[in-house]
Amino acid sequence: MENMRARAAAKAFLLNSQHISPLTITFNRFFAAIYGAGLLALFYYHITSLLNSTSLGSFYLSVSLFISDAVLAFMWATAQAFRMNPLRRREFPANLKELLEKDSDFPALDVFICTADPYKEPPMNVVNTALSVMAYDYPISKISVYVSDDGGSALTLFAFMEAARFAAAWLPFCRKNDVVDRNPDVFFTSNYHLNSETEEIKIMYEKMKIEVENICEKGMDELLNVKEECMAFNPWRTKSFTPKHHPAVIQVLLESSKNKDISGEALPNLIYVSRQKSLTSHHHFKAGALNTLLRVSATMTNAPIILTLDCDMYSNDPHTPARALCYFLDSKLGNNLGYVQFPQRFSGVSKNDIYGGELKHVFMMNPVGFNGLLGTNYAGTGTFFIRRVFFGGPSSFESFDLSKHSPNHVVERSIESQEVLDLAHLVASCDYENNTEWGCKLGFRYGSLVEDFITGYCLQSEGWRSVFCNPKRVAFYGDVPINLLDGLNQIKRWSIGFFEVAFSKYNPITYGVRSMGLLMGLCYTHYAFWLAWCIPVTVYAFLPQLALINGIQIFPQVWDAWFVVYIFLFLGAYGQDLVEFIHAEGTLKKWWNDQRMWMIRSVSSFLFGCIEFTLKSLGINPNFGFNLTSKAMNEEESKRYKQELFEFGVFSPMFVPITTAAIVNLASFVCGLIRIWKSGGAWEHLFAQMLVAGFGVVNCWPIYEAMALRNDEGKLPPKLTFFSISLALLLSYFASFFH
Ligand SMILES: O=c1ccn([C@@H]2O[C@H](COP(=O)(O)OP(=O)(O)O[C@H]3O[C@H](CO)[C@@H](O)[C@H](O)[C@H]3O)[C@@H](O)[C@H]2O)c(=O)[nH]1
Ligand SMILES: [Mn+2]
Repeated sequence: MENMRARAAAKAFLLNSQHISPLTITFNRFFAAIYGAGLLALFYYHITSLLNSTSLGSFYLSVSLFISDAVLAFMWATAQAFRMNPLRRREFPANLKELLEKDSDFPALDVFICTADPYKEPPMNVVNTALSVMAYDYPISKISVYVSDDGGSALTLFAFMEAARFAAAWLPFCRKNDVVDRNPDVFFTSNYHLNSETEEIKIMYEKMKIEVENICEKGMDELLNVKEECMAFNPWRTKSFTPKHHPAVIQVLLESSKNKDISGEALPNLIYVSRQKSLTSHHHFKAGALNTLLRVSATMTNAPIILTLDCDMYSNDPHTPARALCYFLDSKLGNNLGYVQFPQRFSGVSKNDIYGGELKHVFMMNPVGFNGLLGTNYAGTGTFFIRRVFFGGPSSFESFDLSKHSPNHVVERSIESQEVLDLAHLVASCDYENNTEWGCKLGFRYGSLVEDFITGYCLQSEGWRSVFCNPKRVAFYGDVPINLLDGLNQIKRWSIGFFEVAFSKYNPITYGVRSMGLLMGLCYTHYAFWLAWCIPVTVYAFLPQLALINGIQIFPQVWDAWFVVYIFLFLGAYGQDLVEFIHAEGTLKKWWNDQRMWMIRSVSSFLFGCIEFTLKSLGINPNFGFNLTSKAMNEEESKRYKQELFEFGVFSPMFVPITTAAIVNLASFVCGLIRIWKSGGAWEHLFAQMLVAGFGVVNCWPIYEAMALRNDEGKLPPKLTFFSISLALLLSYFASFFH
């Protein structure tokens, strides 16, 4: 690749460009200065009220408000790092043609697809993801797709055996007809041109789909019966084989040099890998799976470029690898460019995205901020890596155990030869990593539930740079959780993972700032302390309201100058966020839902994340794990999701703070009205609290609906409503002691 870079430099091919908006940057910095001054004023106010508190009750109140605002200010300050230097990039894949003239000029590409459970991640979806990348517009014999099956399921293997056969027809079909949607499922549900050829291939696809889904429904025993003569399933025939305890299973399903498609052209390599599992060793979840793939692929193809994908993230644009090459082959970005990150975008999001599943801040807005610094974080999927990044910093190569895995090693043997397969099995075994640097200096990093976050962070600390690539045509689409609890659990897992990094030796405030500079350090700090948001949001969800119920004034009254400071800080933060959100292809309604979900997550995901993290640190309940997000669809649930109804349905502790807050806010708003009415219209001193409670009530509308107005399966279980009402009563009873 280095010689390609030199050639690109010599001929001055324009492969990409950078765009900054001086106006935005100036505004952001200016606004940050004013807002910062507002915060200073607020803390002056807090300190004076602390010093002037007359009773223990008012002291506690002031301390709580002070701490909450301090956390909000901290999160605000760290978030400013994203606003100092936003940068957008564009790439020009058309110019690659002049640089890469022959197929052999293209670097090889190894694609890693992870799946972990055939029931939560239906094999047919995984197959569609794989087909969408196998059909990339790229020299086919340069592509190898490795599927990691942590579910150790013969059902997934079976689905891929079928997919390998279907690929022989699908790939030439896409090429010949210049199909853009190369995920077959998406293609056949789109408005495609109907003719005899499309009819024929659709029948093939449907046949495969029915067969795979049938077998998945009937289960493993049926599969082993039906495929009695098939050797590939032999490992599953031993009694001791379970998803959590089994030998490594590696099957080459397609070998490029041997298998041809129906038009006689080569097919990509397709390899199924289920690493060895044992009940006694730690597997490090997805990071462990990816490291296995790094090694297995090194024994087979050892491509210099690697694409990591989650099983639900299909490719939506066959030219995506070319876009990544526009950066990797750029001599200016040079040898330090470690990875190119595409945004996670989602298909099947409800019209106004009720659960804020698009996570625009995480996947669209913040990466632009990172982009103007040293590059964006690694988001786990939709990422093209240079293989070399997994073996030490740009100028500190970690030489290691087997020279056969070195990123420079050239594989000469057939991937199906016994020698290669033996080595592949060896490196996929449980014990292989014992006493090695895998997971700390080599490969994807261990030690956090968000392996993507810690890996990208460590790579950047070592000196690798990255690029955020966000083309007009969306490059990858994934699934969003369509169920509230799934969504909350996912964010809880992430926030715990981030916090693990905050409490490790890699704390971004110390280690991060030292190795990458202040702004990069602050960006990573912002994520690392994500769950700190539970403090201010929980306080603001209950405290002003409980005070209001008891007639205690806690904010300045309307005509007070300090009230203006409060209003400025509130509207300033919300207004700026709204503008940025809309700018990131958002709408007003989506933004509204997004801010609501931020509050909901704070009192559930982050709060429980905090509790679980503490319990774990104390040694109680130490084994929280990677709770897989379900991608399987329940028809009734999907219907309600499309109608944008909040899905409760079950009694989960996660829902308790949300519903209790909803009740307290409504009750306090009503109490406030009564108080004002009783006092003959004296509203000024309680106005700010009425505003907070009113804002809470408006935000909680879907919760009241789920409590009282709905009758479907997704409504709030009455038990939960009663529980929350009792809790709310208890809270206001305790609050009355502070009077
Ligand atoms: O033990 C495991 C657990 C998970 N996975 C795979 O990891 C991926 C992500 O899992 P998912 O349940 O979809 O988690 P999400 O929260 O949706 O994923 C986000 O967050 C993860 C970190 O928590 C990142 O790895 C992902 O790339 C990112 O999309 C899926 O393909 C799984 O099959 C494994 O391979 N082995
Ligand atoms: Mn996912």
